[in-house]
Amino acid sequence: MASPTSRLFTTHQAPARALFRLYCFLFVAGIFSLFYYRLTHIPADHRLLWLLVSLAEFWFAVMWLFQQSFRWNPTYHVTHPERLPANLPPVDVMVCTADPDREPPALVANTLLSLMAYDYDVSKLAYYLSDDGGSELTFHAVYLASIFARHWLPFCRKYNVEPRAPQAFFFSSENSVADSGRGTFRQDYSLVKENFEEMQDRINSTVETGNVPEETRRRHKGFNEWSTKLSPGDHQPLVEVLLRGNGGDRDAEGKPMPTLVYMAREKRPAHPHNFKAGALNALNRVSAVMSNAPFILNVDCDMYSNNSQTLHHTMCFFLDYKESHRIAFVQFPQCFAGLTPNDLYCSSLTRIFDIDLHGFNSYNGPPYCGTGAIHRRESLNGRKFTPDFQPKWDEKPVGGENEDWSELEAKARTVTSCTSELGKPWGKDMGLMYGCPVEDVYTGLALHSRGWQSVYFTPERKAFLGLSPQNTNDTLIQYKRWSTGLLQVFFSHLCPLTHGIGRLKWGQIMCYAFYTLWAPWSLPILCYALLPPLAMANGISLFPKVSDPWFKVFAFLGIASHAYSLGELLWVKGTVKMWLNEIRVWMIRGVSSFFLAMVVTVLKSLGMSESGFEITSKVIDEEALKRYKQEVMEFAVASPMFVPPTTLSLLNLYCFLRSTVLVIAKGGPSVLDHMALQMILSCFIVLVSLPLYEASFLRRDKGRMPTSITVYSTVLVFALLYLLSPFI
Ligand SMILES: O=c1ccn([C@@H]2O[C@H](COP(=O)(O)OP(=O)(O)O[C@H]3O[C@H](CO)[C@@H](O)[C@H](O)[C@H]3O)[C@@H](O)[C@H]2O)c(=O)[nH]1
Ligand SMILES: [Mn+2]
Repeated sequence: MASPTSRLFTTHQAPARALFRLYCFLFVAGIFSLFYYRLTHIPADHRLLWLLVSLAEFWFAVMWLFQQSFRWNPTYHVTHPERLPANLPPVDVMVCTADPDREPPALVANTLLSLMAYDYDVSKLAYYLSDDGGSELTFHAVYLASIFARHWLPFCRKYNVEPRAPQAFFFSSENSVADSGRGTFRQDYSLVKENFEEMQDRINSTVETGNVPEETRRRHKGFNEWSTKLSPGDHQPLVEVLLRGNGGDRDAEGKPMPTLVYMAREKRPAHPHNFKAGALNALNRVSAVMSNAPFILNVDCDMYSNNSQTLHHTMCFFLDYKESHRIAFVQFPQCFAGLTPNDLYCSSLTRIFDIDLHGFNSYNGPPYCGTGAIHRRESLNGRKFTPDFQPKWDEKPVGGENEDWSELEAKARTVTSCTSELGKPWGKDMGLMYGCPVEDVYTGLALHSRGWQSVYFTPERKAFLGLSPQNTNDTLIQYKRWSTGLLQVFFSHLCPLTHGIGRLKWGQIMCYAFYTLWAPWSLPILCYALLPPLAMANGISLFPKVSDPWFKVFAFLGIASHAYSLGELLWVKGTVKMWLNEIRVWMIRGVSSFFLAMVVTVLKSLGMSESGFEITSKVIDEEALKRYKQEVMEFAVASPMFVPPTTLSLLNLYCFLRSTVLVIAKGGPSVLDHMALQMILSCFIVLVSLPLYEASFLRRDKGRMPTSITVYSTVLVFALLYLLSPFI
């Protein structure tokens, strides 16, 4: 450990906090004025409308309050890796994949290779891949990666290249390499690139034909497991060592390789497999048999390592003499490659990773985000934090040439069988938590509740780069999974607002509450997008007149909150267009994904629905990719989730135009005076929804809104107007 005088990391706070607190104070005054107005101006009729709109406003106010806990005291860390001792602890690296169709085997191989090339003592590293697809195609890709790694690892070491994901490296550095001509580098470069392309071709052609060439099958006994076809949901446990660490296998330069193990845990239809959490817990046990490192890095198969120093940065937290013993995990941000400049689907998660998590960082640390996190094995496996905890680990490296690897494989197989968890606390008090499609946040919350802290760290060179959904349907499905899961966390025994009290810090409780309550936003958003235009169409005013002094309160709150969120986004290098995209996507998600999450949660509580884990597709066809690059929204499939946003955008358009015509026809300053806020609100929704109208009526490409959705939505608009109006 480092000498007790030098800190391995330092912490600092964001500037200009006083200014922010002044803004907060003004805004709170605005909120109180608004409710004072609502309570003192209860109308004689249309009281239900008044109540619903007031309740929506109440929700916005409470959520605004929770949200300020992120902004109160953003905290950043700086690491000092140059102060690290020479002898660093072992790390087990876990990657999971689940479906060779949605997660191409070449992608999995690329991710593994990027991680295997960490600039870290290889004898301390072991790699474990979980394949929930139980696919020979994936095994084949990993096998080929293990062979290519013999060239790739020495190449990375010798020339200290970045990034170490071969696909990204050869793709991005092509030109600069061509004219940077150190003799041996150019030679080695072309050789390794050739090897890489050959590997890539072999993986892809095997995926196309669906058959691994007989000649390759003979080279590794592991292929025998697929001598009869395996069904992804019903097969024996598979554990195959592909590279033996500690000198068992050597690279092209004769240096030892890290351990590499392929695992597909046993699956039987009668046994719930608990999706990704189950996979990671199985890897946890396999790695305990094989290498048992004290730290566990887990990465999704679609996130490659972009920074070979990540583990060094991590160890600055885990080896710091003062704070390390409190830390259960270090979370790196999820960053994404290939996004468009204005982030069409708001999938960069900028607000979460550039703003919110720094806010979390000041109260015991960020939630666990599922990928790019390094856990302490002890805390993950159920140990509660006590202030006298002293981290210790033995330095027994895995295997080597003399180890009986087949015995290790056999032992590992027994801990990946369906019955291996029976009677044990896996998924409850041990490992990742079960029963929730956001196993990550749930597990992080459990760790925080057990007294542990976490750390959020953003190195200058991004640690990981992943793939994010590139069409509307995928992003809505992803948010449906997230918001359903988060709401489940809220209603679980770990609910931040009840169980959290006394266990978590107040700021942390508010941050967790804000996140876990995504789904219920759907109701106030629906209220605000539906009732004001409907009321307007019936000549009912829901807000103060322009000439009324109370108008200013609403105007202030509306403008200030939006201006603040715009300023915040620009501060983290966003753009105005990105902000508009964010608002649009937020509204669309609000009335589709979040709304569906509410429905699913109710059905689930009635025992009528089970929540699964719909895997996000990592493949995109060329035409769709072209549209994505031009920032044209992709709809294409007739998903029922498109109906509510389309309906609401059309309804607001209709009501806005109708009122505009009225104002002009009746020359009506009085209509305008009465309806101004409702007209502004609808106008805002219309402006934000322009791409929806375009997709429904103007575009002719394949990504346009399917006609059936446009028809349903239009019918629904009229149904709402004529059926609901009498009740208003
Ligand atoms: O039964 C399953 C389902 C999924 N996965 C893996 O889980 C990972 C994440 O799945 P993905 O479809 O890419 O979901 P995302 O929405 O991109 O994942 C985000 O959200 C998840 C929680 O919903 C977190 O677990 C992830 O880390 C986080 O990146 C992938 O590597 C999958 O292979 C499994 O191993 N087994
Ligand atoms: Mn993913």
